[in-house]
Amino acid sequence: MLNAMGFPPPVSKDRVITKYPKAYTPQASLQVKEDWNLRTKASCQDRAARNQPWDRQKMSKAVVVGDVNVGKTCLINRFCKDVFQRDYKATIGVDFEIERFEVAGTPFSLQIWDTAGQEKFKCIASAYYRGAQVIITVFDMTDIRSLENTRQWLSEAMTENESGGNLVFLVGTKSDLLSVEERQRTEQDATKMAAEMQGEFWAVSAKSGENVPEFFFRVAAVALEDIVLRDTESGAATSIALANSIRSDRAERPKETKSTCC
Ligand SMILES: Nc1nc2c(ncn2[C@@H]2O[C@H](COP(=O)(O)OP(=O)(O)OP(=O)(O)O)[C@@H](O)[C@H]2O)c(=O)[nH]1
Repeated sequence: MLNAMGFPPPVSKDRVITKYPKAYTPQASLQVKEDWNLRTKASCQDRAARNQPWDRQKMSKAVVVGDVNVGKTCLINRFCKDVFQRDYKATIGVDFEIERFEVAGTPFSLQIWDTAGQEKFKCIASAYYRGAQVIITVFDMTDIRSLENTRQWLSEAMTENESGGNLVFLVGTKSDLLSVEERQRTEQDATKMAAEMQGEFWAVSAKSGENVPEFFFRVAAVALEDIVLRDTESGAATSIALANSIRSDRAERPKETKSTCC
């Protein structure tokens, strides 16, 4: 929604990301580092100086997939609306939310697409997988079959997208329902699955809110860095500050890896 001057509203205070968000566990993470890469910092500062927010041109699209009843809608609603619904209400087809963040003074938007887990709605939902930068595969930590099924969900979401181009997250929900021992066991299994998927594992609870904002902050940060990396690699870097940051970034990291970390 734009205001009377044609500008979007300011980003809410609780969506301002200053420190680089950490992974849930280094054993199953897309990248292990403590700070933003130099390119992201320079790119954001550059855009802030030119009053050119990321979200005017590029919005990151995240699709949330997984079995019926695993808690996809509750996860999204906990973050976007700070509510928790005890009663199950099936998602019919798809639904989406847009969350605006501020990174290093620059607004950045994330579209979060909630898809139906029910088989009968799958053909509607899968039509929306295309163009996803981020795939969030969700399972219920109290139901090991739903973890097994994430393989299939991921493969279906990936077939609609450029091969190898997605950032993959594996999210276990309902952590509030597990004993300490059960949680440890499930997390071990999920860590293995995340490695197989080349994704990042998170354990969350939409009921208690545990790790929910941390998870979405991490998604936004990793997605933005991925966009910066692609932009600068494709020659879209324009400012001297940004060009210099790429040079020093390369000097710091002599060997480029295939991961999203740059
Ligand atoms: N205890 C607990 N229950 C949860 C949690 N998340 C979801 N639930 C419950 O699990 C049920 C299913 O949640 P939904 O978010 O609707 O599931 P979904 O994956 O979106 O289901 P579909 O839309 O059919 O694909 C609801 O009854 C929720 O109250 C959680 O973190 N803890």
